[in-house]
Amino acid sequence: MDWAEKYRPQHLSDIVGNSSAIRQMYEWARDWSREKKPLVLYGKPGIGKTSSAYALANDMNWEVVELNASDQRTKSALERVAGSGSTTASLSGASRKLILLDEADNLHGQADRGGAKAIIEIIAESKQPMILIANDYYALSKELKAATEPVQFRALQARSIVPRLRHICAAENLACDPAALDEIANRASGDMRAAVNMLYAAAIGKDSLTMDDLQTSAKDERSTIFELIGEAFKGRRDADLIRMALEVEDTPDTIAQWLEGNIDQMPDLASQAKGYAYLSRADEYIGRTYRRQYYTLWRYASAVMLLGIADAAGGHGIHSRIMPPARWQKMASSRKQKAIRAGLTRKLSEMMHIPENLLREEFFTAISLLVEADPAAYVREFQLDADELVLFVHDKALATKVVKGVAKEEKDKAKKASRKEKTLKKGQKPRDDDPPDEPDEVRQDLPPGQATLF
Ligand SMILES: Nc1ncnc2c1ncn2[C@@H]1O[C@H](COP(=O)(O)OP(=O)(O)OP(=O)(O)O)[C@@H](O)[C@H]1O
Repeated sequence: MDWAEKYRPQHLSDIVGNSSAIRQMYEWARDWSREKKPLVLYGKPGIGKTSSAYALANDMNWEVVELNASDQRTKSALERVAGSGSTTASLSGASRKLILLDEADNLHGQADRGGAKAIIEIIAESKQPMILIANDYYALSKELKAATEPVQFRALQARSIVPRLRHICAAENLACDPAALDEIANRASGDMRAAVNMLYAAAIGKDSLTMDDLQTSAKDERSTIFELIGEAFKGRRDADLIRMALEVEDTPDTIAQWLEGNIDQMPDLASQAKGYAYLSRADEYIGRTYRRQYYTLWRYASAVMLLGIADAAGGHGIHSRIMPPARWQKMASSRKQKAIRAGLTRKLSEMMHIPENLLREEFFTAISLLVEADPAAYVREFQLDADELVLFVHDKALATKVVKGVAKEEKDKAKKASRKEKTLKKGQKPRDDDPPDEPDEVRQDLPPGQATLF
């Protein structure tokens, strides 16, 4: 186990710094009732937000259910946990469940329809205490901010970091030069996880740590992802690659995406195929890490992908610019697409009383054909906006035109109706150019959506 994990604080009293945030969390938990708003712990990475939430739960004898806010599956999991009001002791003896929602700043406002909204709804209904975690408080939606109580975590002072490093050195029977610990604490820029990782990288396999040990890793201290990718393709020494992987701020799944994004720089197809094989093996470890929540496997993933790519590239290196993964740009738009599709399926399912799965699997193509044949009618019928209509007609310009046309039509209709009403009030006869009322297009005895479809 790496030291950042091994020395994760177990109790609130073990957390270094941020004493007012810790007090605020403790008082919130002590007095918790359903009226209390969930907390949002925010601040830069590696300063103890997640650890504090776990330590609080441990001190309160609460069970923790950790979910990722940006994960599509979170909503149903949340509904299950948050909706359960049981306060009796569970099998583990815990009295409550603390719902921990990581990456709360990773919901993309309007684009992530459903996501943020669903979470706010669940917050309002939750029968269990909730803590949200975010790096960037300002990225939270207005509604989410209003529904929660902020707790700011600040970067740690170097002088608070040193005693923790000293504690780890003692626990590991490592003789540490105080100057080396000061140096690590200063370089960490307030990030305790970075400090512990640096100590680990510099001290592993040794029984003492001096400034000289730091010097060797000083040049590469906090290597960037660019250096790591470049060095892997150049075939740098295994131990150096592993150390650099620990130093970069990116997790192995991100490193894998960077490696994949540059694999076409390899000299021939055979080496590329070899590279992909290693990446795919590493991906299995990454999958298992998340499924089992067993982060030690991350290290296997890093080793397999980096040493594997170094082997496959045969020291060839990268001779043009190191590119960020192309899929990142694609993902931003596909995430929006997914959210729109999910929202639309939900809406149609409610309107037509057809379960979402069945609608998606059996009816979507048929509905698409009907919508394509008469988009305006279905814009009215299903109240589609342009983003939703694109999913059926696959033509953005056409979708915008149709939706605008329908909106204009409805506006004109409303204007005429109000003109007619005014005229009638004044006791005049309606003007000849006012058309008679149109019959309703949808049969009233059927729910909306079913009238024209079935
Ligand atoms: N304030 C702290 N006191 C003691 N150890 C800490 C503290 N902050 C971080 N650590 C160490 O760093 C590791 C990571 O901390 P943690 O996961 O709590 O950070 P975080 O603020 O939640 O970061 P992220 O935003 O990346 O999730 C911990 O396991 C622990 O070893």
